[in-house]
Amino acid sequence: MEIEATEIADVKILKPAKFGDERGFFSEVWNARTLKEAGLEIDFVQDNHAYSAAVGVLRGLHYQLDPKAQGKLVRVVRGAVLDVVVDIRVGSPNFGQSVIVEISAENWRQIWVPPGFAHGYCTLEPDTELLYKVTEYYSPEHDCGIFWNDPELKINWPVSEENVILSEKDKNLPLLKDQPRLFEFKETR
Ligand SMILES: Cc1cn([C@H]2C[C@H](O)[C@@H](COP(=O)(O)OP(=O)(O)O[C@H]3O[C@@H](C)C(=O)[C@@H](O)[C@H]3O)O2)c(=O)[nH]c1=O
Repeated sequence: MEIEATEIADVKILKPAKFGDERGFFSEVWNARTLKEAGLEIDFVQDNHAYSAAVGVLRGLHYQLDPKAQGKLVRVVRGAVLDVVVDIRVGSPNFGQSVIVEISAENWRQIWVPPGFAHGYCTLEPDTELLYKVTEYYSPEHDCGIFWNDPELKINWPVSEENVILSEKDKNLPLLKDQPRLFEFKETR
């Protein structure tokens, strides 16, 4: 498992080893001990699987508020996405900044989205499937989101307002500046 730093210290890119042979491949996609040794001691409680049929499906930017904030370990098993993680910890030196990374079945990267960050992605291929582990249960009362194309975030999405495919919920999300509550930056988070 390779673990790479990103522009924001708490966000990590993970690349599990993949052993190919004539039958196909084998890969340890999550190993608690390896991650603990890398400083990521994480307890997951739920596994999610999301399928998007078309190119240009954009989900996000989502987060759950405390005390139900979620860390997410995201990977792609079919297709490809542009994955976006936004620091929404008030007081963080990176507040409002994003880590943007392509993750795909081909590159076998994973992204660690810590609690305190909003997460979204846009599909780059049809029939894309994401699997992700989360550290807190789904809680609709704590579920929040930021409008994907908020100009303050300056995210260079691979789609425009004309061709993006959004859920009804995601079409109407407020901007970052209009979020009623966010997170507080703590050095140890
Ligand atoms: C996220 C979630 C949704 N649901 C249900 C609610 C709803 O009826 C249906 C679809 O939910 P959504 O439209 O919120 O799904 P989606 O837009 O895919 O939401 C996801 O987006 C990405 C970017 C994330 O980071 C995730 O944490 C999650 O917020 O699934 C659950 O039962 N459990 C869950 O954990």
